[in-house]
Amino acid sequence: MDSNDIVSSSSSNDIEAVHNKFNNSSATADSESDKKKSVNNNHISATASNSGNNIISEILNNHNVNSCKSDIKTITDHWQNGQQLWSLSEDSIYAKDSKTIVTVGHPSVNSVVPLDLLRYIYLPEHPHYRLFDSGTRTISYLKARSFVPVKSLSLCEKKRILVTGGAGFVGSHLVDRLMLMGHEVTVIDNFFTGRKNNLDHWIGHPNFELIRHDVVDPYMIEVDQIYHLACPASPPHYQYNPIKTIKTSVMGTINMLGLAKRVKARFLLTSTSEVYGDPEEHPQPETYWGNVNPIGPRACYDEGKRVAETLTYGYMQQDNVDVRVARIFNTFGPRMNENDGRVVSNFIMQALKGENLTIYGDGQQTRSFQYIHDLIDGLILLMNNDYREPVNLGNPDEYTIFEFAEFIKNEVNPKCKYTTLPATTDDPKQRKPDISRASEFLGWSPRWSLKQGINETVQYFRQQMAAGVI
Ligand SMILES: O=C(O)[C@H]1O[C@H](OP(=O)(O)OP(=O)(O)OC[C@H]2O[C@@H](n3ccc(=O)[nH]c3=O)[C@H](O)[C@@H]2O)[C@H](O)[C@@H](O)[C@@H]1O
Repeated sequence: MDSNDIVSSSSSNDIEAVHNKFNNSSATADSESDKKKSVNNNHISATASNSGNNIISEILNNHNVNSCKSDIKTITDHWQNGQQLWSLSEDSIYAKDSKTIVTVGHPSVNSVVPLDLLRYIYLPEHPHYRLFDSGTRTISYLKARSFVPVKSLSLCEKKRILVTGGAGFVGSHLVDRLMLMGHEVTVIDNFFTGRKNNLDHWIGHPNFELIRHDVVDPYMIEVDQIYHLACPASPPHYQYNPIKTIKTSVMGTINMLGLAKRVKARFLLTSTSEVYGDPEEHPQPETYWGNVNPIGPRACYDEGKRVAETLTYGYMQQDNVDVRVARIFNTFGPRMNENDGRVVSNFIMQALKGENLTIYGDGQQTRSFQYIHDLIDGLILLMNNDYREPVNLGNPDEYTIFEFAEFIKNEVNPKCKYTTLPATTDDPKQRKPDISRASEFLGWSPRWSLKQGINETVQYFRQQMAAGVI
């Protein structure tokens, strides 16, 4: 069934009528939008090469179902013809100095995509044509959607890519980027912490497949690359069922390495800064062996990932599997679970609800927070680079948890107060990545400031609250 079938069906007309009743500006919106659209189209032909970011933004903001196909065709034509719809000047890209970020990705691995296109996916004005009725607590799926444009690659450029844990926070952003780059992406996820909603904008796309599967059991598929992310990552989640966490890391990684060996795929393990435990060396270079309590409450995750790394290099040495290992430091952004338990989502949700921010311990422990797009840039660069040793991916800007609480309070809700709770067992006292390797071998360094990333994340949580999703 294609989108036309769905749009013309009587039941979707009924739903549309319900939608129009709820959204009394619908008719005007269409004609207004048509007007704006014709203005936009003129604007495109006049200024496509230098103000494309605004154009995409206007198109997507004024986007409705009727104008969708022609709008998307316009963007696609420009993209495929190699015309820039956005500026690629150094000035507008490098943005930790508070300049505007227009694109994410790196030209060296063809991963550059306009930020507005990604924003359209994760910060939609009308979330994917879902209509939430707070009175009856029902959701109507109004119409089949068109898909945002993806790159058109030749058969030899197009890769078949498996992403395990692709419905999770990090996984779904990786999938967005790989899809926009034009690859064929298969996701396997057991939906323990991942959510279908994170990927519903790709369901039905010819380049995309979503499969419910637990990596603890073997899986067979012909692919060129495997990004192995599957594992709960927030302390409350991974400690909820520690044996399952270890099985996921150990058996899941064996299964995926076995698959990589059989089909000769390149394999990337997403490891973690937690392999350094409560570090005695600061900042942490990849050569540091770590300080992990093997029987503490965090061990199921820390030791699980350490074994996963050992397995990865075992398969490389013994079976010649082509491997990459990323050690990911604290990452945040849209699509974190609101009840994830990690400090970023906890503080933002508490501030939005006007609750006290919960500080565990004395708040003097430090973390270095990285925005999701920087991490995705790094993962794709690493996968497509020849470097095989572990690589830290994190933002070296370090904050005490108390400083971070102050920051969230100032940004989100200055009326917030704090509640101090006992420190968690074995909580690392300090954490900051040494990113010399990533910089030297991948040409990677983070571009997003904490402020820019937090602004987008807050916007996401606000939208989710307004849409009744959380
Ligand atoms: O965010 C991540 O990427 C990392 O999150 C966790 O590592 P952790 O640093 O303990 O992350 P959080 O749970 O966000 O805690 C950070 C600090 O904030 C504190 N915290 C947390 C939550 C809260 O409400 N209040 C609070 O003070 C914690 O005690 C800890 O000191 C995971 O174990 C890592 O695998 C993962 O890479």
